[in-house]
Order: sequence, then C-alpha cells, then structure tokens
Amino acid sequence: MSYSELKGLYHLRETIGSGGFAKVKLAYHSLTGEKVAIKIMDKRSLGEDLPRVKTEIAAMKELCHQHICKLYQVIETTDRFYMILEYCPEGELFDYIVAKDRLGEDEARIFFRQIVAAVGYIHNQGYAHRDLKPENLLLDEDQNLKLIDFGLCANPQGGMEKHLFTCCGSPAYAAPELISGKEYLGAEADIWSMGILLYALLCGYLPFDDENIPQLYKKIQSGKYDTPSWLSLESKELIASMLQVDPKRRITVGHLMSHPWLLSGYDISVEWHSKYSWKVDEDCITELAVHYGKSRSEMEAEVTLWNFDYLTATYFLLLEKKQKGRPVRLIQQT
Ligand SMILES: COc1cc(O)cc(Nc2ccc(C(=O)Nc3ccccc3)c(OCCC[NH3+])c2)c1
Repeated sequence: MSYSELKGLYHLRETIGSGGFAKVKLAYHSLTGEKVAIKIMDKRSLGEDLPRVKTEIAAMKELCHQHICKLYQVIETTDRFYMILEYCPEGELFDYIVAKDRLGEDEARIFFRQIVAAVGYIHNQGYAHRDLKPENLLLDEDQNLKLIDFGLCANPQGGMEKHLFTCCGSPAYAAPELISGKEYLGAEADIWSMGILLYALLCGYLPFDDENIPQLYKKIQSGKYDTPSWLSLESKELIASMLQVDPKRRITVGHLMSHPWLLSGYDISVEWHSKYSWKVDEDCITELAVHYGKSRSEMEAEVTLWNFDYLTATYFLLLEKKQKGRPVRLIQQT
C-alpha cells in the first residue's frame, strides 16, 4: 500500500490495530517528530457504516478534552478516510483490568473520575457517546484514560434515535430502554454503561452476562445483579444509582461528579472542564510563523480556522510538546 497522501507529512510505521472496517497504524508527524496513530478506512468496505465515520469526524472536531483521544487531522480521498489521532500506547482499559483480575477501589476511583470527566464534558457539549465500554478507553503513556470511537455518538436531545444496537458493540453495556427499542436519551444510556464499567473495574466481570442474547436481555431488563462481598457499601450504592432500570431514576453525570465515593480521598469534585482552550498558545504561533515565514497575526488567523488539516495537527502537536516540557520547535525539513 502506498498511502501517498501521507508522504512528507507523516512517516508511517507498523500496524497497531485492525478492526472491522479500519486499520490503525503508528506514525511520526514529520514536522514535530511526535508519534500519532492513523486510523485508515477504505470507503468501499465501509458500506452502510460510512455515515458513522462522518458522525464521528463531526463530533471529534467539537470535542477537545484531556480524557478524549484527540483528533489532529482528517484526510479524505476518493477511496479513503484518514483520521490522525492521539497516540495511546498503553492499550485498552479492558486488557488492563483482565491483567489485574480486578482493581482496588482507589485505583478504580482514579480511572472512574477520568471517565466521569470525559462523559461530563461530552454531555455538556450536547453529545452522548452511546458505546461506553473498556475496549473504548485507551491508556496514554502517562496511564491516563482516553475515550475513543465516537462512531455511535449522537445529540442526546435527539428523540427516538435509530435502534443502532443490532449493528455493533456488545449488548452487555446497553441500557434496558435501549434494548427494548423504546425512545431513549443517549445521555441516560451513557450513565447505565458507566455503571456497567464501574462494576467491571471493581469486580473484573460483568453484572449481566449470558451467551444467549435473549437471556442476556432478560437479565438486563430485570436490573438484578449480584454484588460480591469485597464491594464497599458506598461503591454498591454508587453502582445501584447508575444501574436503575428506569432511566428517570438514574443518577445524572452532574450528580456523579460530587458523589461521596468519587470524592473520597480527594477534596475536590471531578474537574470535567477541558484543559484545552480555543485561545491559541503564543509560543506555538511564534514557532509556526517563523517556520512558514508569516506574521504572527497571519499565522494565528490561519490556525484558528481549525480546518483539521496539517496545520491544525502541527499546532496541536507543538502544544503537546510544550505540555510535556519538550522544546516548542519544528524540525527543519531538509
Ligand atoms: C477519537 O479517537 C479515536 C477514534 C477512533 O474511532 C479510533 C481510535 N483508535 C485508536 C487511537 C489510538 C490508538 C493507539 O495509539 N494505539 C497504540 C499506540 C501504540 C502502541 C499500541 C497501540 C489505537 O490503537 C488501536 C489498538 C489498540 N487496541 C486506536 C481513536
């Protein structure tokens, strides 16, 4: 494969993941030398999943948060989509839980606070993820969680969203109202999935599980699950407040943020605001202006178009370098 559209912009390395209609390759951004992940999708094999990609790209352009995997650039050609994404080398939360069997409350709390921060931000931006599960939470090099795969996300104010369930994902994380095909709100379904996630973190297995799908649906709709002895009273209460069959009785992400279980050991509620501001960083603008031989105001005007082109990627990756204490410098191209 040539991937000629990436030539000179990114140095492609090995494939680090391949799923249904996508392949993810490791790459280096040539101007900063920073590592990125490039998700490559062939339009032909996408078929009816093509709208999912457009949904995801539109959402990712709006969602910029420390616990959401960052989209740096989008390249669309006649045959392919390329999404240039934040590098998350420590794998999936799913594998992390399996490797440790289950997490203690303190470690689970660190991760769950990050998940609540990401979902709180998404809901505040008027979105719902709708496919929350440990496979969609990756760990970056600092062991921070990054939420990925917004292919099923939607505007939670939407009413009867199309019953997407049949085409994807494992039902084990799906809310009862989603399964019964009733009208549902994405934000409420996300809270249920977070309950399943917290249970999986603390127990190492799922509250509702069955190979037989109709049986699994019955268990989910019953809302009955067992709580192992090692769970504290507070964690049981928190899980119960999310795994409410009636979505109107379910806790909201706003109340989650100041729930006693999430606060214990911390004196501040979950900080869900994005650390990124759309206000540009002066040092990065200066370095870009020097590199491209433009004035700072010209450079700032071009960057703040946020075209998710190579310039957007270069700006965000320069900002990453600065935040990691590396020199805010571009590599002079020979
Ligand atoms: C918005 O972020 C998204 C959206 C999406 O649809 C898919 C992904 N997928 C990603 C993103 C990054 C990685 C990654 O950096 N992996 C990695 C890097 C170095 C070593 C090992 C893995 C990614 O990896 C896929 C394989 C991991 N199960 C997928 C992000």
